Amino acid sequence: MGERVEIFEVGPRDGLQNEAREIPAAEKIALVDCLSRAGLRRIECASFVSPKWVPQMASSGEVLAGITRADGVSYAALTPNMKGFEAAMAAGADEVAIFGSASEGFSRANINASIQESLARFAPVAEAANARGVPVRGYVSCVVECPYDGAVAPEAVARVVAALRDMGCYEVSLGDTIGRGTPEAVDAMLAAVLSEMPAARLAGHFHDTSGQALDNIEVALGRGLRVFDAAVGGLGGCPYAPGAAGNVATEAVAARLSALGYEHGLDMGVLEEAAGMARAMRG
Ligand SMILES: CC(C)(COP(=O)([O-])OP(=O)([O-])OC[C@H]1O[C@@H](n2cnc3c(N)ncnc32)[C@H](O)[C@@H]1OP(=O)([O-])[O-])[C@@H](O)C(=O)NCCC(=O)NCCSC(=O)C[C@@](C)(O)CC(=O)[O-]
Repeated sequence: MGERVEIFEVGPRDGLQNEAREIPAAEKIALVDCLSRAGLRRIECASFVSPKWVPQMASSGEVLAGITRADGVSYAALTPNMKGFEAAMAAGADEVAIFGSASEGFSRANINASIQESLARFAPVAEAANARGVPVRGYVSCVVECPYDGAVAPEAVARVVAALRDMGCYEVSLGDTIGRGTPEAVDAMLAAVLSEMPAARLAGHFHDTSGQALDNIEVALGRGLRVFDAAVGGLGGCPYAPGAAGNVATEAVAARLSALGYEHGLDMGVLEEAAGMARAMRG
């Protein structure tokens, strides 16, 4: 048996948040249920952000209420502030995520705060989650390049990772938000980040704008990372990251992991069914 690598499914959140068509909650619920059947163990399916900023995620509470919860699956939600955290708890999210940026330009465009201000907003969220025993995941966006500021220094990424670690994040996901990272740049970024957090607590989050996401995953595997975010059907794009294409497709990551001799534990037939649903949901 090969070594285990986990795919963290972000399709119902990162994948759908940017779709122009208002997707009915029932369609999202059916997709999440199919992903649960495919064997995914963590599925991000909600985002308690301002509905004025991201209208597509306004149905997050309805989605969490409507899914069929599979044993052992964690249904995750983004929570940028205490208002989002309280809403996520009321809706029954199993874990929450705070999401920062390594670049000032994206931080301002995405959450209307400087990096420092955003960390100050996240601190009470992490504290409240830790006090309630709710796992908190951290995201760092723009780990190699920012659509507003250009190239991002590896040390800037490492600083935000350290701050999220100190708040008690059990894992930090490193986002190549606009999918422009080359394997060389990703490797240099990881070298800096690994001085702050061990590979076992890091995840790779690659968008596939330049068709290099799978190569970047291989680089990260070489650095010891064993968790990768992906979106079924290659859904996605961030509303505040112009030019960003979809997340790397879950089924493509699973196929590459198998080819490399890793175990992912997913049912490829059911995953293909979910990918078909995801493609049909696209505008
Ligand atoms: C963070 C804020 C809220 C700050 O937005 P703000 O305007 O600075 O905040 P505010 O506190 O002044 O509130 C403004 C309004 O939003 C409301 N509000 C405030 N908070 C909430 C909340 N939690 N839920 C619902 N409503 C909320 C609040 O009540 C108020 O309503 P009004 O009085 O105008 O009617 C805003 O900028 C926002 O919602 N941004 C959305 C960011 C987002 O969702 N981006 C996409 C996800 S991140 C991503 O995709 C990247 C990632 C994670 O995948 C990794 C990668 O690929 O890099």
